[in-house]
Amino acid sequence: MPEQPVLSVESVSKHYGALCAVNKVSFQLGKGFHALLGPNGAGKSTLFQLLTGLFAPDQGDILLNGISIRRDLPQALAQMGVVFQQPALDLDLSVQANLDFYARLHGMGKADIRARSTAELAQLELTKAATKPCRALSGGNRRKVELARALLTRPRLLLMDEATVGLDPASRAALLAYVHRLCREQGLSVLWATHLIDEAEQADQVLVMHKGKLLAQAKPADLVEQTAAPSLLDAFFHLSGDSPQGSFQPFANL
Ligand SMILES: Nc1ncnc2c1ncn2[C@@H]1O[C@H](COP(=O)(O)OP(=O)(O)OP(=O)(O)O)[C@@H](O)[C@H]1O
Repeated sequence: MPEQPVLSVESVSKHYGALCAVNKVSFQLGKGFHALLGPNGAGKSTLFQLLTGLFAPDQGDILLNGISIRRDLPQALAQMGVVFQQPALDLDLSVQANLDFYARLHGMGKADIRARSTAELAQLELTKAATKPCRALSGGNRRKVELARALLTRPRLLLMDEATVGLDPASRAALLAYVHRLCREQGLSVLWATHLIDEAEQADQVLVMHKGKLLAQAKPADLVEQTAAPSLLDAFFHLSGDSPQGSFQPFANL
């Protein structure tokens, strides 16, 4: 029997007034690293807001491990960890206090919180930072704390919305490598929104989003082959009909 998808998005739409920000988008994700690639305004953040239940879709449904967000939002969200585009730590609280607060919100007990946060902080080489206020951490380490927090509940699906924006190249590479490792070693399913082509090139699958529509979902190499393009960037331009002079300026290693 085929494995049930971790995430199933079924013809989901969302309008802001007359603007259709997400237009009848459907896809399924299994385990592995999936890059959601699209320029500014493609609808990536709006799609994340739908996946996380912040907005209800105008139409369609979203299932996490078969659980519909329309029928049972809390149970569906319990399968998910999220790192939003905007940093969301209390900078005056310590790293540990930020993790404790989140874990308590999710109903975790004291011993479980201690064990899980110790393990996640150690994996991310943040053990020594546990008692420091988040304000004292570098941007890269703050993002790692957000990742540790998202992983506390052992989610099956991890959503990361432009998580490397503002990070220096070394911090960006380290965060990306760590999330790839989680996919390989723990069978996690990751949806990683980005407008950076080099991040998409490393993904198991790329989902190409443009003007609210999902244009393709395939391995990076297959997208290149299917469009007979010389690179993934050219494959994107081929699929979207955009020109390289357009608004999408994805640069590698900036
Ligand atoms: N709250 C809102 N009210 C009205 N329009 C919105 C709102 N949020 C987003 N939009 C519009 O919806 C479209 C999709 O925006 P969205 O932020 O989802 O795209 P994105 O791919 O995440 O872009 P970015 O990379 O810039 O974050 C854009 O045209 C945007 O201006």
